[in-house]
Amino acid sequence: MRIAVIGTGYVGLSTGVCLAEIGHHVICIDTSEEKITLLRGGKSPIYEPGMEELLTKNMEAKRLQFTTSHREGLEKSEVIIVAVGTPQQDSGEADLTYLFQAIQDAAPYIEKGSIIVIKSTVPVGTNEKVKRLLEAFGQNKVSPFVVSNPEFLRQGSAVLDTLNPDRIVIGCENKEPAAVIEKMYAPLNAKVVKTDARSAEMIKYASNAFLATKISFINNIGNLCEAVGANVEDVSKGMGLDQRIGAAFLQSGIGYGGSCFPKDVSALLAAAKEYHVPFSMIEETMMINNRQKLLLVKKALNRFGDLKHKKIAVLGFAFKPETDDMREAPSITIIHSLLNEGASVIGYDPVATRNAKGIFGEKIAYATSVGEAIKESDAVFIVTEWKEIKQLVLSEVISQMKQPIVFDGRNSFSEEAVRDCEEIEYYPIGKPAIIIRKS
Ligand SMILES: NC(=O)C1=CN([C@@H]2O[C@H](COP(=O)(O)OP(=O)(O)OC[C@H]3O[C@@H](n4cnc5c(N)ncnc54)[C@H](O)[C@@H]3O)[C@@H](O)[C@H]2O)C=CC1
Ligand SMILES: O=C(O)[C@H]1O[C@H](OP(=O)(O)OP(=O)(O)OC[C@H]2O[C@@H](n3ccc(=O)[nH]c3=O)[C@H](O)[C@@H]2O)[C@H](O)[C@@H](O)[C@@H]1O
Repeated sequence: MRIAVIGTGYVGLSTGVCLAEIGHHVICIDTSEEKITLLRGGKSPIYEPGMEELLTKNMEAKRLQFTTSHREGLEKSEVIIVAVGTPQQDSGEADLTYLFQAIQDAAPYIEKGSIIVIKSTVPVGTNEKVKRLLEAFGQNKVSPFVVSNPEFLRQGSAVLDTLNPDRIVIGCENKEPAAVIEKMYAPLNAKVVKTDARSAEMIKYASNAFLATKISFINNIGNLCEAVGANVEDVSKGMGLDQRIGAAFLQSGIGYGGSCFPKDVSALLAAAKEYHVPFSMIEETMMINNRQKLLLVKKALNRFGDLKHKKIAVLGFAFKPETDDMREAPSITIIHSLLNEGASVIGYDPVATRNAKGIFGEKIAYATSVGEAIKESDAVFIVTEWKEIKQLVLSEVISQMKQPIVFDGRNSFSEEAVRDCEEIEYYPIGKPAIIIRKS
């Protein structure tokens, strides 16, 4: 099949590369000259495990191309997948400017019979608006087929998730285009849910909001565990073995971040308000998450009294491991709060430092290794559970610090690893602190 993908961000690029991998001929279009130049050279503009290998492999096989020209990209494409950003507006609603612009850019070149697939996460009713826009701007003035096909990949495992989806959702009132899209994905052997466009759009928001709520729930249970002297990890394990609950997304930490949960939860709330459907549970999910992001700072303030002139080493900038993305990362809230409290911050992340520099500039120092970050620090904050960080030998870390104090926002170390230290103050999430004094 000949496929065009508009937008080569996390979703568009993963989709384009993986559709080429399963045998389609794909051309990816992006307005960013910089991204397209990099991609043409076989370099991925984003850090995603496995991305560059598949990128170069499929470019060499002549199944994958990149362009900044909508005209060149859309010529002879049977399926046009739109995967541009839909960020959050100040009002909480999704901002559809990029989506509508992409549709207007594409409209003059869309050929009769082509199918437009909306992969971006969009509010209920958007697919219908896209159809009307295409009717107004399309060269042929033919009513095009529009199919809602939301994406469920996770950053950090985008390639793997795209090639192994739990399900594929196809939302369209018309059977023919829905069947074409089902055929496009057939090599993936995934379960397919076919429904109307509005339900498909809602599946995406409901899924993200449910997962975010699951995280906020376990985070609150974690806080309660700390208060009553229980261990949230054992509680999660005990809950997760119940198949009706499931073990996934029960990891208590410092709140969810990323480009999607925060914005999608707030867009769902905006929709509930617009339609006057009470949904205070969603507001609670957001409030718990905002509080949770500040938990490590609160613990540090309890420990030190104040943080003035304390040197804090922050390990991890990215909102989760295996990505360089810092959109809505808890590290942003944490570092700004540490700076407000008068602390000096030195941070380390295996891949997100370039993005961090764009956010914090010269307000903090940047280390090129964990060792450099923790040297002579008063406390370490573990913010992202990178493998490199989880594999640290805690007793060695402690020996390089001014004070052996660790605030672990991701419960990265076992009790044994902590107890191996001669001297430590270890403050995890949702379970008792471990304090070992030198005898
Ligand atoms: N990032 C993620 O993990 C997931 C994102 N989503 C949704 O997918 C959509 C895209 O998200 P990301 O890939 O993260 O966005 P992104 O911001 O990484 O990438 C969007 C790309 O679209 C390009 N673009 C903007 N306007 C354009 C136009 N008129 N023509 C061509 N290209 C244009 C931008 O230059 C950019 O490269 C959003 O709606 C998001 O909510 C859904 C599932 C997962
Ligand atoms: O719409 C989207 O963009 C995507 O949003 C999430 O994917 P993503 O944000 O990439 O990453 P997740 O693994 O879901 O993690 C999100 C945040 O939740 C946090 N989290 C996750 C799981 C958990 O148990 N506890 C927890 O705090 C992570 O640290 C991270 O900050 C969803 O998992 C994807 O299905 C969805 O496609």
